[in-house]
Amino acid sequence: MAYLSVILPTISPFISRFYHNTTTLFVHRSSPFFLPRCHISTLTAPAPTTPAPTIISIPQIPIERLFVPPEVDISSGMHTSRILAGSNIVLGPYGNDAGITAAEYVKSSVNRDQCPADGFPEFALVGRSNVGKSSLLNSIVRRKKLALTSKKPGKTQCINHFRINDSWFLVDLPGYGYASAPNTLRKNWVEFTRDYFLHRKTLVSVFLLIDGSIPAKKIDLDYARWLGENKIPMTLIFTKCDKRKKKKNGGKRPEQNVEDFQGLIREFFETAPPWIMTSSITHQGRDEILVHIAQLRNYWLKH
Ligand SMILES: Nc1nc2c(ncn2[C@@H]2O[C@H](COP(=O)(O)OP(=O)(O)OP(=O)(O)O)[C@@H](O)[C@H]2O)c(=O)[nH]1
Ligand SMILES: [Mg+2]
Repeated sequence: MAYLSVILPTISPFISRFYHNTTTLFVHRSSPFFLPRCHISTLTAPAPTTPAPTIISIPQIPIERLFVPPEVDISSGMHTSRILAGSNIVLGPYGNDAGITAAEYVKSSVNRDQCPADGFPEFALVGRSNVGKSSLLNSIVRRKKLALTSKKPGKTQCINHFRINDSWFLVDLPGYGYASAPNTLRKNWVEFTRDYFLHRKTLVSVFLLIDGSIPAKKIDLDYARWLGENKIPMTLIFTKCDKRKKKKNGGKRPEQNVEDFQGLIREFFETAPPWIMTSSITHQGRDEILVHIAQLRNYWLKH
């Protein structure tokens, strides 16, 4: 399989814009004492970032399994379409302004009504406890501790809003499945998270995180099915793709786990949902996620 990886000339103009941004200092809006056990962020500014996604111009994925963003026509021939590396996402016309110049913690909410009312588009990270949601958020914004992480499942317990570039939100959510927290609390997380998904008008896409280093789990398949049945836009983010095959993990490589997961959820969706392989250790997929977010966000803002 010969991959031709190039940095597209189409991306370069907006990349250069983000190289020379000045550093901004942020002041927290809420006190760390406001909601105990919820998110507390650090008072540091992120380095300006510039996504440099790898584009694969020779697709390895059948056309019907590609995620084709709006206003992209790939019928003229596959050789003209461009796919973000480690994903099934075709690059469209809305991938501009993908860089991060500022990221700040805004607030923790325990129900939808408490969430910020700015009307900014938002992207929410959900998945099993410990799958790597908070770590991925930190990887995306290039900050080690903006979102709090832990080896112990159940660290994130609220709907945590992080404002990016003063114009959109990344939202860190509690996990589902096993967590070191009482049953009633976990049930509560499931309820407010689902209510948030069903009714939050500014939610552009749910990012459903799946551990790419292990075979598919029923609880994840059920979650994907629930999102599909409720027609909630979803992107599958495969995490921990730096962990290579181990016997105890079913002996399969992340690529195979990703492929298997697609097959198992195909019947729940009319069209293939977008997916991206990531690692918060190597930062694989970070730039590709940013371009994907930009495509969805810019289209959402325009319509
Ligand atoms: N090898 C590897 N480890 C990871 C990766 N992402 C997260 N981890 C580890 O997985 C553990 C859980 O990470 P978190 O980011 O706290 O997971 P979470 O999904 O936010 O967990 P909860 O908030 O408890 O639901 C930590 O020990 C991380 O260091 C990854 O990409 N690769
Ligand atoms: Mg977390």
